[in-house]
Amino acid sequence: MIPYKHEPFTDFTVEENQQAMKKGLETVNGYLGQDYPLIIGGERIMTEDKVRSYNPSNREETIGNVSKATQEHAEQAMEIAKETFETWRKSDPKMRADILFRAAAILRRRKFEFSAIMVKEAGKPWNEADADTAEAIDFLEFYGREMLRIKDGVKVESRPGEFNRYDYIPLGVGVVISPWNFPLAIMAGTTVAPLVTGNTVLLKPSSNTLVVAYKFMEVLEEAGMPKGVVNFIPGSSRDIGDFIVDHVDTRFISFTGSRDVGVHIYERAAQVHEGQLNLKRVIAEMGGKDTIVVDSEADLELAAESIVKSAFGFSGQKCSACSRAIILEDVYDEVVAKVKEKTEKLSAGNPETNEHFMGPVIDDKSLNKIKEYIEIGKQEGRLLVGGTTDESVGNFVNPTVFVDLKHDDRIMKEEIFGPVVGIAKAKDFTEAINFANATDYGLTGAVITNNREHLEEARRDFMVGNLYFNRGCTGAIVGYQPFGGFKMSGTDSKAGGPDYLVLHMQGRTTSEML
Ligand SMILES: NC(=O)c1ccc[n+]([C@@H]2O[C@H](COP(=O)([O-])OP(=O)(O)OC[C@H]3O[C@@H](n4cnc5c(N)ncnc54)[C@H](O)[C@@H]3O)[C@@H](O)[C@H]2O)c1
Ligand SMILES: N[C@@H](CCC=O)C(=O)O
Repeated sequence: MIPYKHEPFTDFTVEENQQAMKKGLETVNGYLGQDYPLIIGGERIMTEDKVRSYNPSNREETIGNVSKATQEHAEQAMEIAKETFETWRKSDPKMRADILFRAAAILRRRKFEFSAIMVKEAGKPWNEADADTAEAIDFLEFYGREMLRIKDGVKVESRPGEFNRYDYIPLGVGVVISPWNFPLAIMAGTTVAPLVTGNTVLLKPSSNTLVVAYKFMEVLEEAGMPKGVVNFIPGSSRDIGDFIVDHVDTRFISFTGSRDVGVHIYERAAQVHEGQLNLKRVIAEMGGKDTIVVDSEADLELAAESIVKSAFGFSGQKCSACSRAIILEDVYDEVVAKVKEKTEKLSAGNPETNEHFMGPVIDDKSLNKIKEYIEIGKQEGRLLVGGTTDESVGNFVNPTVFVDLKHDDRIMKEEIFGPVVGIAKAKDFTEAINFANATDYGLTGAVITNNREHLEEARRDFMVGNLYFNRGCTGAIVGYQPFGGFKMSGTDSKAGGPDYLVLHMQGRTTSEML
């Protein structure tokens, strides 16, 4: 077993890689508009009622029409998942890990196709789509190795005459609910973690990005996943969301998405229903309002670059995005000027041609929410750059910067989830850290400083799950920078970390008298 190393990103300045991506786009264009079924117990079920997955860069373009699960389908999936669990839980963890390694190899061979799906279905620029595919491969490779690491449990002591073992055993049937913004990586990571630990899964991806999820299901099947281990039940959260969360046989829920939905699920999962045998476990990774702090003693060019790249990568549609910057007052004007200059060079447009830094935002609901916050920003601060949209064909919002804000203004506190960043000043470093902490979230953050004491003060006091020094605040790498956050950013599950698989298992002690 070769040691884990993260999947390298693709260099699209290389002609060969550009051609490979264009070929990937041609492949995807070849199957646009197809109908897709549910997958329950390995059986394909085509429903009359379907969700149209469309291209946010061009609303008229249909990526696929995907079947919608009803509560009856969800019940059927639960029954099959329960039955399958009884054999899957006893399967060889090495075999389960091999499925992940094989899936990683298949994904690696088809990485340009999968990235191309996300260019079309999620509006991801080539580099962002490639990073998403690389992260999915990383989750497969890393969790496969993690399962091999913990398959024999952990050593405990034994007294004379006894032999004690401490093992991890699977939980049961899990509901995996995934977001659209990392439509392959997070969907795949949250699905294969329960799979490799011996659980079975009901997978309900976001309705915005269903085709890439379906294609991933085919990869798992090709890699040898038995029927019924993962059941693909796309559908309206109104129709089946509460149903699968409330179900008495749902042993755990792995949710990634917004704060409001996460809290809703967390509250509902706490309810014990008639006939329920377990307290449901909830793994919830939720929203962010992430801050970059710029110290007086800092590389101001690096600071501006870090703010701009973290704020506008994938149009700011990352839970880790820099949506607020707190800058010490003695360098404030200089950093703001640099941010303005860099932002003005960015363009938003159709990501297919790889000519634009940013693509669209995901849908009309998101577009309208961002526009509302732009109007709020104009009331609370000064519009430095952007604030405009192009809605003629797709959902394009130009990169937008507001300055001269107070740290507790609405656009400095509430998740906008778009290409909008707010900037405020602080009189000293400690005040800047206090302002950085003054949100309901605790996901990512960054500090740009050359002052060692200030770095250590931040490491101690800046309360976020992923804290970066002298770089941007997005782009955690699986196995290198376990990802997850505090406060209303969720249960700090640390995806891609050494504790993650055990969240999908329970410890069991066996003790034998010799
Ligand atoms: N912390 C993280 O690791 C992380 C990662 C990615 C995204 N996010 C967050 O996710 C949000 C963006 O993603 P989104 O728009 O898909 O979030 P969302 O909460 O709208 O949807 C997430 C998932 O929940 C489903 N859902 C919605 N209502 C439901 C209900 N009542 N019951 C069951 N399922 C329901 C959706 O269909 C989707 O599959 C942002 O807030 C972002 O910060 C967090
Ligand atoms: N793990 C990703 C963010 C996921 C949330 O959207 C990052 O580190 O940028």
